[in-house]
Amino acid sequence: MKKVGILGGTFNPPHLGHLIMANEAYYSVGLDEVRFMPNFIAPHKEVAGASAEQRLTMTQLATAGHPHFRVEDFEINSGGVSYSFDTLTKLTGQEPDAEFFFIIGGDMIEGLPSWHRIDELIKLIRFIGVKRSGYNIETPYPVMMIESPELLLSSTMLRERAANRPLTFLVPEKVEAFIRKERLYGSQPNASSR
Ligand SMILES: Nc1ncnc2c1ncn2[C@@H]1O[C@H](COP(=O)(O)OP(=O)(O)OP(=O)(O)O)[C@@H](O)[C@H]1O
Ligand SMILES: O=C(O)c1ccc[n+]([C@@H]2O[C@H](COP(=O)([O-])O)[C@@H](O)[C@H]2O)c1
Repeated sequence: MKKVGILGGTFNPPHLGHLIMANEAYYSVGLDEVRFMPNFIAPHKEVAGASAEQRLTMTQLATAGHPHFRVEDFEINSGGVSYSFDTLTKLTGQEPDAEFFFIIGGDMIEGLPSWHRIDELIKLIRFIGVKRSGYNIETPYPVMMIESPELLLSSTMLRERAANRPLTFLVPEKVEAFIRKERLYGSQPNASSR
């Protein structure tokens, strides 16, 4: 049975932390592929600074050239609030021969009880949790925990840096070029060159 990992996120912007965790899940669990899936409207947070289309493009740029990574545009195309239960109901229905794994960072585990229809979601997919220092990973839900090299990096930090510091080594080069070309997050076209 094909093993499909889904890394759902806002990807505002995608960064090296996302690529590292996806890669560790791929190898640790023996997945056949990992699909990066940007949400349209994030269920639990405000999203500003880039459009859904721009977040999708950045996710494509970040994963390009890695044959075991793909982009799943299902939630962007569906619109509305991107509840994982609704999405995974559709994806598992469309691909009955695949086994789905939903990859989450250790920081999200504590919040799982408030996810939409979580008791049904855990019957559709298996959660892979990527350990992160400082976060409580105790949960009543079944989460397969994996180790990963850690990067203290978040999209929030990158949005805050973009106006006056380079994003070099923190996001893939093509993602930084796109951010500057589109002047996302208050950035300037050539701020990364000195
Ligand atoms: N540095 C990181 N290490 C491990 N997991 C991460 C890291 N950054 C994000 N994640 C995980 O990646 C998934 C998608 O995250 P998301 O796209 O919202 O990025 P984020 O950096 O957490 O964003 P923001 O700062 O805007 O909240 C989530 O499961 C999150 O826990
Ligand atoms: O379905 C839910 O209730 C739910 C609640 C919080 C987060 N999620 C999903 O978890 C993934 C990571 O969330 P975020 O907020 O870090 O982008 C993303 O795919 C979200 O749609 C899903």
